[in-house]
Amino acid sequence: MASGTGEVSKKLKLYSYWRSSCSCRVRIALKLKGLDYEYIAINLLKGDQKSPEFLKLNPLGYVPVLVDGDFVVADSFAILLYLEEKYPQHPLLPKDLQKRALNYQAANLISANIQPLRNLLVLGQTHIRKGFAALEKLLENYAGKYATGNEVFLVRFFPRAFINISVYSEYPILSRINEAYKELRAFQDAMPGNQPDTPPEARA
Ligand SMILES: N[C@@H](CCC(=O)N[C@@H](CS)C(=O)NCC(=O)O)C(=O)O
Repeated sequence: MASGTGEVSKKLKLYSYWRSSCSCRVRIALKLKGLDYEYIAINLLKGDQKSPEFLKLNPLGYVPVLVDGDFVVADSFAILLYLEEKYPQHPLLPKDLQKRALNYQAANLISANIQPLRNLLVLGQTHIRKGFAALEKLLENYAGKYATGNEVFLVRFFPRAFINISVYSEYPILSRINEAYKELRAFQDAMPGNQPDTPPEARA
């Protein structure tokens, strides 16, 4: 992990797993902001996240982790806000305070109330449905082409590929805006099928 020369690399490093939706969020932001980064694959199936080296970066043992010089930040939401403040190009947050709050609320709903439950079976599905229903309702008065209007901001939910259950079609707004996001190059580049560690059989 260390360069061994004592020099701190200037290039951003992202510890990521191709299928991880949390990593994908950060990959999208890096692409939208046009930031070049080194992709460091953490194979969650092989348990790379539990290695002592990785646990030094994130004691929780989760991807994504961003390393900027000698600064380390974990958790996709924290990383997105860090990138937003450091690299203002292509803002991930609207200027309007209320729309910013809406983006915080929807992004947190996804990362706290939907994503952690995704891998559980029946119980998870009930809560995910609840989360999607709340998100659909929340965006009702704000959605334009994208989640909170006609510009691309922080809020982005899972593409179909990330969901184990076929709930998407129950939510017309979520389905419609998902199609719009899918047209964007930054989103396509960040998808699981296009990562350096994507196995050949899963390549887009
Ligand atoms: N709140 C965290 C959650 C991170 C998270 O759940 N990461 C998953 C992949 S999406 C992970 O690394 N899981 C490894 C494991 O469960 O061992 C974030 O948004 O970054």
